Amino acid sequence: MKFAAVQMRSGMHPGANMDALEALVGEAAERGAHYVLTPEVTTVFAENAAQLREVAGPHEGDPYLARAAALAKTHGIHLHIGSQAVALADGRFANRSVLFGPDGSELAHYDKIHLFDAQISGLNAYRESETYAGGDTAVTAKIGDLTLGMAICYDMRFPALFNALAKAGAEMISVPAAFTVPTGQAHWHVLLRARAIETGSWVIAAAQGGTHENGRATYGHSLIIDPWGRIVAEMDDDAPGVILAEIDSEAVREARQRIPVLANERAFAVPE
Ligand SMILES: O=C(O)CNC(=O)[C@H](CS)NC(=O)CCC(=O)C(=O)O
Repeated sequence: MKFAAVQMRSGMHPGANMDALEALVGEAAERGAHYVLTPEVTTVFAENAAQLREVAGPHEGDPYLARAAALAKTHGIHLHIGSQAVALADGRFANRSVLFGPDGSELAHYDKIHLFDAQISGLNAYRESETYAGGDTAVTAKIGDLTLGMAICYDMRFPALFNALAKAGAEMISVPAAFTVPTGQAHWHVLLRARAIETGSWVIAAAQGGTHENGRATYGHSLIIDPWGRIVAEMDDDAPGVILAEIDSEAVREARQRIPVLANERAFAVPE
């Protein structure tokens, strides 16, 4: 099966982002994709919490998710919206990944567990937990015979989640992202390759890239990595576009047979 990641440069206005999404998903489908992953905050990359509140509503009845469902059906593909903010009852948002099947039905969703509260330099502080509530449940879903495990962006720094997904049967792990440029330059490839190697899983990472309408800059470099840690497809830089790769469970079996880390894992005591 052919899997695709689309790279986007989402702005603050959902209508324009959905138009860009439609064109990119159309291109991926034309090139034979059975599954398409989009980046974190595909539908709205907001300026701040106040602007987000104006455009992001609850999951139920959300018009952009409805448009994504229709797009999946039009092309007869699995369409995985890497993430979109959905309003929760307590006034916060979930940073939610939503998977649609080829008939337009919603198959699964995952709420980002690890929130990006980090000071990456003197001026550059992120407090995702001020606006978002973190999820508390790992999620897998079936894409044909393959099992997909879901992560979002900053989650990639937490190997325990990937280990748990692989042990729950995941053969491929989706990582939609809106990575910062300095942390992308320093960590993006090595973190994602490590997550593939240590779980013997495919990793598909769809990235936001470039300078966005909200003023943020993101790293781009969407990737598809095989279970041996080889990069099989990569976007050159930060421009919007599509990458594809043929993904199978045979490569997963082979990698896990050569290096059976999941089977060899042991429990151990730690000092108090
Ligand atoms: O807030 C939004 O609107 C969209 N969300 C994001 O951009 C998120 C949270 S700020 N970005 C990351 O998790 C980047 C992580 C990262 O760059 C790293 O781990 O180095």
